[in-house]
Parts: sequence; C-alpha cells; structure tokens
Amino acid sequence: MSNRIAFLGCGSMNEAIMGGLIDGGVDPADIVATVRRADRAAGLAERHHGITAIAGEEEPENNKQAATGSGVVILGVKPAGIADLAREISGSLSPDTIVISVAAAVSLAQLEAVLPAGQPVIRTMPNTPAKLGRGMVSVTPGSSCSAGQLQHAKDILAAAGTVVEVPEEQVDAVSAISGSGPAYAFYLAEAMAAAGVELGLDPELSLLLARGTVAGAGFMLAEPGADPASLRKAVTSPNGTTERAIATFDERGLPAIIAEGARAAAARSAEITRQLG
Ligand SMILES: NC(=O)C1=CN([C@@H]2O[C@H](COP(=O)(O)OP(=O)(O)OC[C@H]3O[C@@H](n4cnc5c(N)ncnc54)[C@H](O)[C@@H]3O)[C@@H](O)[C@H]2O)C=CC1
Ligand SMILES: O=C(O)[C@@H]1CCC=N1
Repeated sequence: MSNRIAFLGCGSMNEAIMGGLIDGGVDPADIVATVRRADRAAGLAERHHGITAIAGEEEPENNKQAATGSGVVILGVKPAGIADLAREISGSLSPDTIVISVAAAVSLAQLEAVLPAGQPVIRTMPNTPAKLGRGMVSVTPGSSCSAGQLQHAKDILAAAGTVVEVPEEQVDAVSAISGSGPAYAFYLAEAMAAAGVELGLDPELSLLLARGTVAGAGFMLAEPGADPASLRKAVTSPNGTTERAIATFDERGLPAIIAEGARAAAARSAEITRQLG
C-alpha cells in the first residue's frame, strides 16, 4: 500500500492532524493537502515544509490528483461538503485506499453510499490538540474495512493522540465531549480571564493567569492515572477560598449546565445527520 496520505480539505482539523503526524515522524514528502484557496495552500506549504498543497482555485482537479495513488485519504471538509467530495474522488481511489472522514454527523452509511462498493471507510472524531500529538481520536470502521486496514489507520492516527474505537451510535456523544471539548476548555479560560478583570486585574495579566492555569491543569490531567476529582480536592482547602468557588458553581448548577451543553451538541450532530439524509 502507498505511504502517501492525502488530506482533502485541510482546514483547522485536518491541519491539526497533519501537524501531529509530521511531528510524529511521517515524512512530509508523503503528504498532499488540498484546500480551496491559493493563499491557504501557500500557508500550509510554508508551515509544513516538504508537503504538497494544491488549491482548487488554481487546480480544479486537486482532490482527484491528491487521491490518486494515496494509501489513505482523510476527508476534512464541513459535513455538508463530504458527500460531494467523496463522489468527486471515488473514481480516483484504489480498491484498498482507506477513506477516513473526520466530519461530525456524517454517517458511515452516508459515506459508503457515495463511494465505490467495498471501499474501506473509517469514521473518526478527532479534536484539535491533535496538532500537538495530544488529541483524542475515535475510530469506527465501516462494513468493508478489514481488521488490518483499521489497525493501519489507528497506527497512523496514534501520532495525533490517543485513539479509541467506539460503535457508531456513540460518535455523537464523543463529538459532544472530546470533539467540541477543547472549545469548552478555551471558553473556561476566557471566562476566568474576564472574571479576573472584574476583580481588578490588568486584562493582559488576567489572560496570562487564566491561560497558564488552564494549560497547567491540563498537563496535570494528562499524567497517567490522573483523576480530576482528586486533583480538584488537592486544591480545595477545608473552609478555604476554592471551596467557596466550587460551592458557588454547584449552587448555580454548573455541572448541569455543562451536561445540557453536551446534550445540545450531540443533538445537533443527530440533527445534521438527518438533514444530510
Ligand atoms: N474544528 C474542529 O475542532 C473539529 C472539526 N471536525 C470536523 O472537521 C471538518 C472540518 O472542520 P474544520 O477543520 O473546523 O473546518 P475548516 O473550514 O477549517 O476546514 C475545511 C477546509 O476545507 C476546505 N475545502 C472546502 N471545500 C473543499 C473542497 N471541495 N476541496 C478541497 N478543500 C475544500 C476549505 O478551504 C477549508 O480549508 C468538519 O466536518 C468538522 O465536523 C471534527 C472534529 C473537531
Ligand atoms: O463544531 C463542530 O461542528 C465541529 C465538530 C466537533 C468540533 N467541531
């Protein structure tokens, strides 16, 4: 099988995975990326020295060219564009090319319906910390994906972070927790920075404190066996300051609000799946 990996639609998510793979040892010469705009293609080629980046506005056949001869093709456009992209490249795939989709809400059945019969397909749900090799990536194989092909994809994606296999009915939940999750952590940092300003801190200092704190806590959580509740308790002195803050969060129902947000995210995935037919 060809070592070449094609990132079709190399925006935020696919570029993050590509960056993780390159840092993990994939040869940039084995990577081809497509985007719509020429300036974005130039930016990709500059940030990831040695890859090939092809813009649709300069080369309308860019996706077909990239797919041809690639062993793995990773579809990274928005959900509404996935079926058209898959259709566009279907004649350029080898029977054993593994097609990976990173799109939220696009089902395996929707993908398989527009690809050649028997094409190995894998639905994934990654997240952007993949850029640092710190992503969470779920994989769900389609009906024609062999155990060997799934393992090959897992081995490649391992450079982007932790790979977990989940049944398709759980992908919307994975999306609501880890796919969207980095945004929740960034939102927390934004809210903490704003709270610091309200308490009288200089905005720059408050942002520095909030960023460093969320990042530092993230590093602690990344340690093997880390337990969020134990780590939280270690900060919380009995009758101290943290206890007051956490009690306020509990009284105001923050855990329930987070659960409600996650439910809304998962419900939106299901809604998009229905809209895509
Ligand atoms: N951004 C995130 O954190 C996550 C995104 N996803 C999924 O990743 C997919 C992409 O999302 P983002 O990266 O956020 O979007 P994005 O808009 O940053 O990236 C999409 C890229 O595809 C390019 N593109 C669009 N149509 C194209 C075509 N026909 N041929 C070639 N390139 C084309 C665009 O120029 C753009 O660079 C979505 O399906 C989303 O559900 C999944 C998990 C997390
Ligand atoms: O917001 C979205 O729809 C995508 C899927 C998960 C994260 N970003």
